[in-house]
Amino acid sequence: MDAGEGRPQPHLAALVLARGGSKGIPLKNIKLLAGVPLIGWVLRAAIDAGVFHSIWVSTDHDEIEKVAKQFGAQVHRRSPEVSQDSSTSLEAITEFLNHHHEVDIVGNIQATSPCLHPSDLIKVADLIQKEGFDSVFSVVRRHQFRWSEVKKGENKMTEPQNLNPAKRYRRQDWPGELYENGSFYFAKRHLIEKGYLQGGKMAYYEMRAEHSVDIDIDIDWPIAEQRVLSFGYFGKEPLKEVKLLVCSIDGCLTNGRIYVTEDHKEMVSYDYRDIVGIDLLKKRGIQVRLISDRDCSKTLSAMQLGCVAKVSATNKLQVLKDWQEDMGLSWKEVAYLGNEESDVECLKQAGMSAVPADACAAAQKAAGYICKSRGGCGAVREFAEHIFLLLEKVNSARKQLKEISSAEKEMGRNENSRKGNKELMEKE
Ligand SMILES: CC(=O)N[C@H]1[C@H]([C@H](O)[C@H](O)CO)O[C@](OP(=O)(O)OC[C@H]2O[C@@H](n3ccc(N)nc3=O)[C@H](O)[C@@H]2O)(C(=O)O)C[C@@H]1O
Repeated sequence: MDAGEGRPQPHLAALVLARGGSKGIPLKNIKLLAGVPLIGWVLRAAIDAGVFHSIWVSTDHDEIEKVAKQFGAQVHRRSPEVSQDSSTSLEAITEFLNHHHEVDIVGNIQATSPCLHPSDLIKVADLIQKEGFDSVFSVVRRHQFRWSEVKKGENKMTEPQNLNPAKRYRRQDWPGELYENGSFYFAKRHLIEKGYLQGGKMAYYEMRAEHSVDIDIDIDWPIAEQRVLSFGYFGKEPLKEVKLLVCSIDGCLTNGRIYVTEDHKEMVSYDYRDIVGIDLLKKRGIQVRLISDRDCSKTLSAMQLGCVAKVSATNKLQVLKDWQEDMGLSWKEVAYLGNEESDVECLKQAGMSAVPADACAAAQKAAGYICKSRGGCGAVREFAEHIFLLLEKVNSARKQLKEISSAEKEMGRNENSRKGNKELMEKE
């Protein structure tokens, strides 16, 4: 990137701190929030903002490293000294800067605020790169009355801090106050090296209240989940509505093991949770079809799943294409769960795709979502839940669009009636 007149722009790096240890929720930084690992929400926003020269996750944990890379981030393996419960963000950021001399500005984005949008980051990058601020951090407006604390045994009375009890403001008569909300802290290298994240020529960036979510304690988690479903950033891809899920049998619905009896009969095992998942999908109007490159028709009929199935499929992609065309679906409406090399093309083609945790590497690379569950151990159920979350998002986005367009219509009406009144007044 160029700052004009041939000057290279200072290197702006996004840095998400994600240690493995956590006081409350175990491995919180990659725990699935509405089907997406926590760090995934902010990494997606950072990548799509398109303003960073590099995007990093600083971690001390292998699993977090894996997830960070899946989301397209680079990984800084940090030392144990800055990974303790007592380590501050500033210590971890300073260590990162000591290893990355090319970086001039760090945008520390906290994964604990998952409702961040690329548009916020674009505006902050402008403040720091074009308007010359040394540090910018996020705040949110709150309308909260504060009272002084009285410690046990103190012979004092509580005092109002930001209100007059004789004349209490109504929300609409009071602009409220700005609170640091912990979503991000951008700062130039020279400040950080002096031991500050906030200082020099400082600015705050006010976030919309609905985007301001802070997962601090365990009970914040379900609230944050609801919030991202309604207001989170779901990526550049348009939202999809799934109508068909195709699931590979061996290794997805089963764990891939086949037991053979002396009289040449086959036995496989499956998890009842997956059957519940299939039923739930059907109840929501999503067809479930099964596919296998092996002839497992006898086993399938014994399982009595009531799903259309294609066995001995030598070309799975062709079968998928035939089903998609027969049902008159677009690719966006097709979801695919597979685990093997033979599933890779289907995973790439389907609008939504997933693999069980123990799928082969090529399938993992091709899939959009990697289940925590293994094949035959709840992966179908987990993918079903993931699809339901997405459908909720589609519905809530539709609702938001409806609300926006009716608000716009209303504004248009008011504008027209104002114009009408003006014309009338001018005529009079
Ligand atoms: C920049 C900064 O000072 N951040 C601190 C924030 C900030 O003050 C609040 O969010 C403001 O509302 O508070 C803390 O916030 P918390 O502990 O939740 O950390 C926020 C995110 O950063 C990761 N982190 C933090 C410190 C560190 N050395 N390594 C890390 O990987 C966490 O895993 C988590 O994803 C706090 O509550 O103690 C500790 C954080 O260090």
